[in-house]
Amino acid sequence: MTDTIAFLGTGNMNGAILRGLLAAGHPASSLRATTRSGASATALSTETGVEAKAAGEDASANAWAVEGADVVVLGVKPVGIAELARQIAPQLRPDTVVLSVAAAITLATLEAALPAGQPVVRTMPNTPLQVGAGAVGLSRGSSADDAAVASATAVFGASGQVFEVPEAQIDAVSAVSGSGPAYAFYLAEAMADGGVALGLDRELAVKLAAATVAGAGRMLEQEGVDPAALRRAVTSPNGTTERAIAVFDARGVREAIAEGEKAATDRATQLSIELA
Ligand SMILES: NC(=O)C1=CN([C@@H]2O[C@H](COP(=O)(O)OP(=O)(O)OC[C@H]3O[C@@H](n4cnc5c(N)ncnc54)[C@H](OP(=O)(O)O)[C@@H]3O)[C@@H](O)[C@H]2O)C=CC1
Ligand SMILES: O=C(O)[C@@H]1CCC=N1
Repeated sequence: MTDTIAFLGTGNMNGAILRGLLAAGHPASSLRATTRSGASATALSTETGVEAKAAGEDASANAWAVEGADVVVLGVKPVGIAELARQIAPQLRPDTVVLSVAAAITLATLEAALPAGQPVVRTMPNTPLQVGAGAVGLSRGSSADDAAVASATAVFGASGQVFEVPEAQIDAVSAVSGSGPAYAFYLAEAMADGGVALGLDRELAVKLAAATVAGAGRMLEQEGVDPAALRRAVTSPNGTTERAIAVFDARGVREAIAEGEKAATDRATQLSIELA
């Protein structure tokens, strides 16, 4: 039977999950969504056909969405997650699986805000779910059994790959794949800027860079593929690519990316403490 799924806080991330489910054939009638503003709720509903209510205009909107839901996905900003969890706690069935997509909000914080024994799954999805190409890490709470994890996985499974990880690794998942689409877009921006500096029109440079990052992404989709092997296949000995990569290596691009990922996890640690 199709699960009824409530999305609370349906912006960039929850919106991407919802669109991924719809694209995979999940019926709109078994989804519900909330936002803060009426404008966001109307736009979402008009675009997707999913019923949506605005918590900023109707104080019972989140309770309405949760009523009878099999799965609830908390998708507001991290600072609002615990308060939202406390708000909806009275409406949850004991077997409703509560997912959080928030960075830095721990299972302990989620479980403390919800009724004892509620199945909780902390997840770190990414926005490519909306085009069926997501990557998701998840960690189960103390009351989440295999069936609860299967329900959580089903929210993402049709639109991306799902990996269960120990909670201690979820900030690293966030730094690699949660934030990762932004790194890929940053690369595309930088490639386009470089093309403009070499004399290309901006419009052409952006199209070339975007098509190239997208095409390379599709080549990476094959099971077991090695990014380094794909890179080597483009890099002719003593050719042009080799010169470019040598500059990247000399400028420490690889190290900068690793340092950026470390900074992302450090921020998650800091936020976890602030919002515990
Ligand atoms: N963006 C990303 O790529 C990723 C984000 N995340 C996590 O997802 C969460 C949301 O981030 P993101 O989607 O980017 O943020 P957005 O600001 O795009 O979305 C937040 C949504 O929450 C709504 N909202 C705010 N308060 C309430 C409320 N009380 N009740 C119901 N809805 C409410 C907002 O409504 P309105 O539109 O009306 O303001 C908005 O739709 C964060 O916790 C973040 O850590 C995780 C992985 C990746
Ligand atoms: O930037 C953020 O905090 C969120 C979490 C991962 C991606 N976006």
